[in-house]
Amino acid sequence: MSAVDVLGGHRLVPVVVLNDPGAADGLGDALVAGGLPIAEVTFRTREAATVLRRLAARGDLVVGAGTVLTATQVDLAYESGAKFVVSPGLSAAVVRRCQALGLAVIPGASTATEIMAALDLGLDTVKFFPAEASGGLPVVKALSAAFPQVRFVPTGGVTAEIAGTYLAHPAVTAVGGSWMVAPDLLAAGKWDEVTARCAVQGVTS
Ligand SMILES: O=C(O)C(=O)C[C@H](O)[C@H](O)COP(=O)(O)O
Repeated sequence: MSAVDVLGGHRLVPVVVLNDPGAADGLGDALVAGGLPIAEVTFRTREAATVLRRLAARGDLVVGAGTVLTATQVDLAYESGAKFVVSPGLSAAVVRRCQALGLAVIPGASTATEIMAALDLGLDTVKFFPAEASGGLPVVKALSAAFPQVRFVPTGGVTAEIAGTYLAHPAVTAVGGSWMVAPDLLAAGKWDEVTARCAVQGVTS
């Protein structure tokens, strides 16, 4: 499935950093209640694969793996129920492993050269990362002028306040961010606040 298809029209991708599988149900309920049943679970914590597995097993969320750096992690993501894989940069080994498994993959790219490498691998959607630090929307505009066939998922430093300005650009499929699933909210079990931050966007679909 293509990356755009797997995102299912959701225009925000909550980027989750969670080491507590016991919080997965609360998180899943909060995202569903907020009308944003999608999550990118970053492989940056020891228990990330278990968190991903619990969220995916619910069946009411599209769950992917983030910060995937190796083909071995792609296998772990696949076995855990991930439907998509996101990387901070472009690794041909990661992309090829995803393609072999039929997993949608969104590699990071912030330069024309990286986008050309993604195109060479048969991809048309990249994570523009780190979005704000790389120059933000003006860079998306410049890159999409050269690559009209490419779709972007800007992630990194994006806030609720500026997400809409990215999403207004036709080359932007979705934006990724952690503000609706901020680690302090997850640690404190503030599920109503997670739901509120999802629901308030008005840009979720
Ligand atoms: O590790 C990865 O692959 C990532 O996706 C890093 C993300 O860009 C940030 O976790 C997004 O977080 P914020 O910048 O707080 O919205």
